[in-house]
Amino acid sequence: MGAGRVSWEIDGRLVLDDVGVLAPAGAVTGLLGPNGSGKSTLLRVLAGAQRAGHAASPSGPGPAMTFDDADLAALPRRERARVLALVEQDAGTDLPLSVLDAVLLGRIPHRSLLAGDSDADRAAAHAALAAAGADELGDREVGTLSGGERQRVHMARALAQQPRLILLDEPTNHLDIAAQLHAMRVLRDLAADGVTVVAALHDLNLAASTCDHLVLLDHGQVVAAGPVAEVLVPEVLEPVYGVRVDVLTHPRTGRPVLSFDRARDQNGARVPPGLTDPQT
Ligand SMILES: Nc1ncnc2c1ncn2[C@@H]1O[C@H](COP(=O)(O)OP(=O)(O)OP(=O)(O)O)[C@@H](O)[C@H]1O
Repeated sequence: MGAGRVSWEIDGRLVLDDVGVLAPAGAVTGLLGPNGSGKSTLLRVLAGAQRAGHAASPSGPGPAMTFDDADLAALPRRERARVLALVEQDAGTDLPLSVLDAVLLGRIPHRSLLAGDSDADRAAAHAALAAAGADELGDREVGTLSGGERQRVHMARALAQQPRLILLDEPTNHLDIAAQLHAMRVLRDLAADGVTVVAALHDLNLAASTCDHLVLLDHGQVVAAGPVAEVLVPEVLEPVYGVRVDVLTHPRTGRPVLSFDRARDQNGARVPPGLTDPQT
C-alpha cells in the first residue's frame, strides 16, 4: 500500500498533518503512537470510513492512498470492500445479530446484490470463525459477547471478507495473552499469503515480536518509519512516549524486547524525555 499525503482536520484542528504511510505488501506493518496521536483517524481515513472532520491542506490534490495503483478512496464502496477490510476498535452493534450472521456480512461485497448466503459464503464464514478462534460462538448473539469474544468476531468478519489489505485498530486490546499471540499469528499468516496488513498497536513488545515494518505517529505526524530494529530504539521512543526505554535482545528470536521506566536522573528526579543517559 502506498499513500500520498494525508492531512485531516477536525473542529478546526489538524489531527493528521501531511502523513504519508507506506505499508509493504506481504508484511505486517505496525502503526504506533501515544494516545491521540492520530492512529484511529488515519486508519479510518485510509479506509474511507472517517466521518468526523474533512481533508485539509497542505496535502493538496492526489490520492490519499493507492493500492495496486488504484486510488482506494475513489473506488465505489462495494468495490473497495472487496479489496480492503477495516477492523475498528470496539465496533459495537445494537442489532440483535447472531455471530454467524455478523461474520456473513463480510461476504456481502463478494456476491450479487440480491443473492442470499451461498454454501460457499457459509463455509467461508465458518472457516473465518475457526481462524479467529471463535468457532464455538457462531450461534451466540453479538450483543451478549464479552469484549474479547467480540474482538475475535470482528476479526472473523474481516477474514470472511478475504481482503487484500486489512487495517486493524488495536486488534488485541481485549484479548488474553494466548489470544493476542493467536491473533498476531493470524496476521502473520495473512501477510505470508500476500495480504498487506496494517495494525495500530499500543503494545510495543507485541509490535517488536510480530511486525516487519513500523510507522510511529506523534501529534498527527510521522516521526519514524522503517524496520522494527530502526524504530524501536530509545532515541526514537523516549521523546515520543516520555519514558525511559531499555532494549534487550530476545535470546531465541533475536528480536527486540523492550523495558520501560519513568525517565529519572541518578538522584531519582524526573528528567525531560529524551535526555536519559543510556549508561545509567
Ligand atoms: N470526532 C472527533 N471530534 C473531535 N476530535 C476528535 C474526533 N475524533 C478524533 N479526534 C481527535 O483527533 C486526535 C486523534 O485521535 P485518534 O483517535 O485518531 O488518536 P489515536 O492515536 O487513535 O488515539 P488512542 O491511542 O487514544 O486510541 C485526538 O486528539 C482526538 O481527540
